[in-house]
Amino acid sequence: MSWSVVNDGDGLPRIILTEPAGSSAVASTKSPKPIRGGIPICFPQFDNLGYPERHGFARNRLWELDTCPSPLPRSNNHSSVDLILKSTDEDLKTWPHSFELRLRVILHPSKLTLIPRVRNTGSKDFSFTFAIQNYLSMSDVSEIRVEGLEMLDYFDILENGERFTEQGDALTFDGEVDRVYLRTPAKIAIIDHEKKRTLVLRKECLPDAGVWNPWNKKAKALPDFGDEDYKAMLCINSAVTETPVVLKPLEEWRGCQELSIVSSSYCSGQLDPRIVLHG
Ligand SMILES: O=P(O)(O)OC[C@H]1O[C@@H](O)[C@H](O)[C@@H](O)[C@@H]1O
Repeated sequence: MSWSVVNDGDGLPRIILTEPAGSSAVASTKSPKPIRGGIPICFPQFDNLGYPERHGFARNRLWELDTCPSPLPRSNNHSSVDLILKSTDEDLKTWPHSFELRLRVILHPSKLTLIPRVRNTGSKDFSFTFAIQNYLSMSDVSEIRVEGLEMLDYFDILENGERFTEQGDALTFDGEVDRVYLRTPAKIAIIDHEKKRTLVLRKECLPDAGVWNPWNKKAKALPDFGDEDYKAMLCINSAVTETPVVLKPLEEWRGCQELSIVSSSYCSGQLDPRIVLHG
C-alpha cells in the first residue's frame, strides 16, 4: 500500500492510502456510496431493519474532526484521531432521533483500537444496532481458520436469517458465508497460516460478530468488488445486533474494538490457541 500527504482546504495534512490492486482498485469512493474496504461503521442499523440505508447511513456520510471528545479525556497520543457524526435535518427525516456518534481511532505499532460512542442528544429514548465492519486482508480465505465461535448460535443470512448452532471446530471457508454469531467471547482469532500471522480481535460491549465472504458468484455480481477479490478477504464484524442498545436522553453507549497481530501462526507451534483466546 502506498501513501501520500496532502493539505486539505483548512491547511490540515491528510494521509491518503492507496492500493493499486485488489478490491480498492474497483471500489467506489464517491459519496454517498460506502467504500468497499477498510472499516465502515454501521449505524443506526446493521443489515436492514426497515430504514432506507442498508447498514445505516453513518458509513455514507462525511464525518468531522471532534475537538471536544468529552467525557473521554483528550488524547495526547499523536497516533490517534477523534471523529464525530451528528444527526442532520436530512437524516432526521428517515431516522427521527438526535444523536452524536463519536469514534476514537488509535494506532499502535501492531494494534488498531477503535472506541465508538453514541449519545442521545434528543428528548426521547431511541434504540439502535451497530457494527464495526472489518474488511480483513487475507492471503487465501480457503486456508484461514477462525477460532472463538465454536458451539455458538448464529443467524444465517443466506438461510433467511434462520438460527443455527455452530457444530464444528474452528471456522474454515469453502463457499459463500454470511452469518451473525451471537454472544461471542471477547476474543476471536483469525489464523492466516500462509502469512504466518494471527489477527486477534478483542471487543467490549459488542457482543455479536458477523462473518462475511461473498465467494465467486456474489463477488461477480457486486459492481465495486473485483471478481477474484473474495479470495483475499474476510469480513469479521464486531456488532450489537440481537439485542439493540436503548439510550435515554443524554445517555451514552461506548464500545471498544482492538485488532492486533501476533506475528507467528499456530502452524509454527509457537502459539497456544488458549493464550490467544483467553490470555
Ligand atoms: O454490500 P454491503 O451493503 O456493503 O454489505 C456487504 C455485506 O456486509 C456484511 O456485513 C453482511 O452480513 C452481508 O449481508 C452484506 O452483503
